[in-house]
Amino acid sequence: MSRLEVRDLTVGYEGGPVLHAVDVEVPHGELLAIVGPSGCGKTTLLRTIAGLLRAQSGEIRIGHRMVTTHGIHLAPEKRRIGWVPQDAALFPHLTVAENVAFGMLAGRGSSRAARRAAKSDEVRRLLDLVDLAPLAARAPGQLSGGQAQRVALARALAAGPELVLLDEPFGALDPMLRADLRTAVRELLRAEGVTGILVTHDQAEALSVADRVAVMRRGEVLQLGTPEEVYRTPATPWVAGFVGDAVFLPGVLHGDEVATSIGRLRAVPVADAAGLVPEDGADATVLVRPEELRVVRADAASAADPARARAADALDGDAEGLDGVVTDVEYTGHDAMLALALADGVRLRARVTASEFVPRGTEVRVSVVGPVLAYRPER
Ligand SMILES: Nc1ncnc2c1ncn2[C@@H]1O[C@H](COP(=O)(O)OP(=O)(O)OP(=O)(O)O)[C@@H](O)[C@H]1O
Repeated sequence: MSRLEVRDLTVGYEGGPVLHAVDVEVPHGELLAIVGPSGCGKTTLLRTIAGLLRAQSGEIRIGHRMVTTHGIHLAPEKRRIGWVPQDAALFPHLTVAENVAFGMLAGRGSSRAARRAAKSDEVRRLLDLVDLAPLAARAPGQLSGGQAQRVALARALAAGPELVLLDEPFGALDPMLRADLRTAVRELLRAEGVTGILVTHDQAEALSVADRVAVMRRGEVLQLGTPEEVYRTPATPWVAGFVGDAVFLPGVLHGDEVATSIGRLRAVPVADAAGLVPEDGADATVLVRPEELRVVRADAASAADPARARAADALDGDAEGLDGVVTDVEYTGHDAMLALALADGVRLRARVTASEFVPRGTEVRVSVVGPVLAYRPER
């Protein structure tokens, strides 16, 4: 079993600590995506797990082996870790098959040994796995970016690692290729039963490909959860805004409701991990995702029997809403993002499906569907 456990890890450079008491756990066979703004410490964490950097304190355990702890620092080549860098970093003087074979030799490699091992069944199996068997004899310089990344992945898997670390492996690829390759990576790691960590700048990619997502900021992990958890119940408003489109409305909490300019909304408590549970009667920051806003034409809203509309609202728990106007439309085919200016001056964005589409300039009524998360405002 190749579970990864990082406990209380503090790492720094000469300028001071960069990671502060980081805890991360990745169960066997899962893929964890790490996201966070530039400079938050993602690569530092990856390099420390790989043994390329020494920790100041804390522990790293891979499977049953403690690889980093007080007084112990297992060398990188003994950690059974595969590394896929952003730029593939293939050996230019070796063929595709020889590059994969080099990975299989795990630190005991030479070009001659790689040339011999390139003919092995295992190399052929790995090339089949990444769909590159026909290109086995090519030089790295004759590959596309996506093909080179596939070779790098096969090379990383070749030594039978317990853990594969992927540092922005799709960064240089165009969006279509990115989507294909990340699906391939996900399937390959699953097929091989290898645990993985993927650093990415693309939040949507992290949510779509990973089993769990760790959101980092300034050397700390603010939240680690399933994609659904970090998207639907973000630990802080900052996490909410980082992992997806978010609208924040000021409000005041009254029991299980929060009063906002859009009406009284049903509030669900946030997890207390970040200490941001709002107090009753106090100011709150309300998170609304663009797809949780309902936008109907003002004429359609007023044409409906007001009493019936109120009864329906009471039934499904929606707020009464606020008038506004559509100031802009970003049409994406399957849905559209509407920029809205509300009567009270608040500006927000709502995602609507094709059937709810309304053009720019339309007067609308905007309400919130379902309950919302309310946070104590961050200072
Ligand atoms: N070799 C180094 N010496 C000193 N400081 C460093 C070194 N490498 C990184 N840092 C600093 O450590 C912090 C974290 O860097 P790191 O590369 O881990 O961030 P990151 O989240 O991977 O960033 P990016 O998304 O831009 O790649 C940054 O402030 C960076 O300037």
